[in-house]
Amino acid sequence: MTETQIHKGLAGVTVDTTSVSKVNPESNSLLYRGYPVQELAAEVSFENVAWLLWHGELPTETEAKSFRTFERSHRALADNVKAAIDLLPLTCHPMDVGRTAVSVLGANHPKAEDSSPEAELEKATELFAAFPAVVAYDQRRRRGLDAVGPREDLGYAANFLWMTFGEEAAPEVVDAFNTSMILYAEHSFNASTFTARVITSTLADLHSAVTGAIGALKGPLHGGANEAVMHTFEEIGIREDESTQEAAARAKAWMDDALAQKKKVMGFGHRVYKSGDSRVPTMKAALDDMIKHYGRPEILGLYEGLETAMQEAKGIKPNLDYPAGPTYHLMGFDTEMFTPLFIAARITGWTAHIMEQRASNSLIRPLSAYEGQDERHLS
Ligand SMILES: CC(=O)SCCNC(=O)CCNC(=O)[C@H](O)C(C)(C)COP(=O)(O)OP(=O)(O)OC[C@H]1O[C@@H](n2cnc3c(N)ncnc32)[C@H](O)[C@@H]1OP(=O)(O)O
Ligand SMILES: O=C([O-])CC(=O)C(=O)O
Repeated sequence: MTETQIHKGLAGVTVDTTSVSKVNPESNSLLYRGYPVQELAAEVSFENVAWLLWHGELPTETEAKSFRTFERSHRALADNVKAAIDLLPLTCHPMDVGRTAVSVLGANHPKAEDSSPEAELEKATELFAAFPAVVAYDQRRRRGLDAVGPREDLGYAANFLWMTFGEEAAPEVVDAFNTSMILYAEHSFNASTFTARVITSTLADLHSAVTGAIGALKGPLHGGANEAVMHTFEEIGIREDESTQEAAARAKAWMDDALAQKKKVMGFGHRVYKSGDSRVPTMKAALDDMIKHYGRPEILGLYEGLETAMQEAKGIKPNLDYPAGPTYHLMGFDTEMFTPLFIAARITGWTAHIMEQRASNSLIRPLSAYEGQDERHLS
């Protein structure tokens, strides 16, 4: 009898083709529909990257204009979504709020069960447009603040920050936020996208697939790592009066101790990239801009202290969640809101994959090797 080969965690297994993005650990590059993500982050709005992921090409000027109008007119939250959020306790995690809100948006949608390419695109675009208001509404209710409505004169990133904080963000902050959204948008068959594809493969609807993907993203081995990074910074202690060097020394000592205790430190390591995450340099540059903008050199110290100690001890590099966490902290988001920000970005990649899966579907149903009790009988 030949022995069944087990692929624990599906590590190294290629399960299907995709045209959405290419993650290349050898060249440390990430392409969205062929374009290097760094180029997109430097030159393109997140709205146009969303279009690119769905359509395969960047929009023409006419397409971008009508897409902009559509997106801006679909930003407001439906009353029953607000009511559903209000029913949730403030003690629940904001990811639970995001997951519930997407479920209600699905229940609301007149084309929920229509899986034609046109209906899928319409639902994806509307979800993309409405989700920032979910995050902003939840962030404000947790601070006891009234909701702030969307503004049609602002782009996606500027409006997101406006609805959350109730004031116009500085252009540098809008740029850093736009960059983070683009870098978070898509990453081939990661755990949450694969979850979305598994759900789609049963011919379930788009909102069910996104709801399931949110569940997969919540865990600290995946999207939940961005908030876990901040919890590490908080555990070490953020001291605003400290120099970069002082903070780095304390962070290094913390990391040495954590690794001596064989702890896993979130924000480091990656299943696919083994010599560094392609997105980190771009996100780190955005973090540096925010450190300068807000005048917070101690954050750089904590960042570099942990990174250096991990590199020296284990040679493990940071992933995207590592610079993204402190960037969102500096912008003013509560730590628990970081992973919902990841949802807002990844809705684009998830829905592109849902459409791709649907267009060339095969039920995803792997095999398992049984190792339980031999056959036995009740009498
Ligand atoms: C946007 C994203 O989702 S990026 C990923 C975000 N997730 C995190 O940051 C969580 C922390 N990182 C990890 O848990 C892992 O690196 C993963 C889950 C991302 C990838 O894991 P895998 O490819 O399965 O590698 P695995 O977890 O087996 O690690 C291999 C070795 O490196 C070590 N290692 C990997 N990551 C870390 C880490 N963050 N801290 C300490 N050690 C680590 C493991 O302990 C293991 O060591 P061993 O061989 O001595 O047992
Ligand atoms: O690709 C992965 O496994 C995780 C990741 O970086 C992402 O989803 O952005």
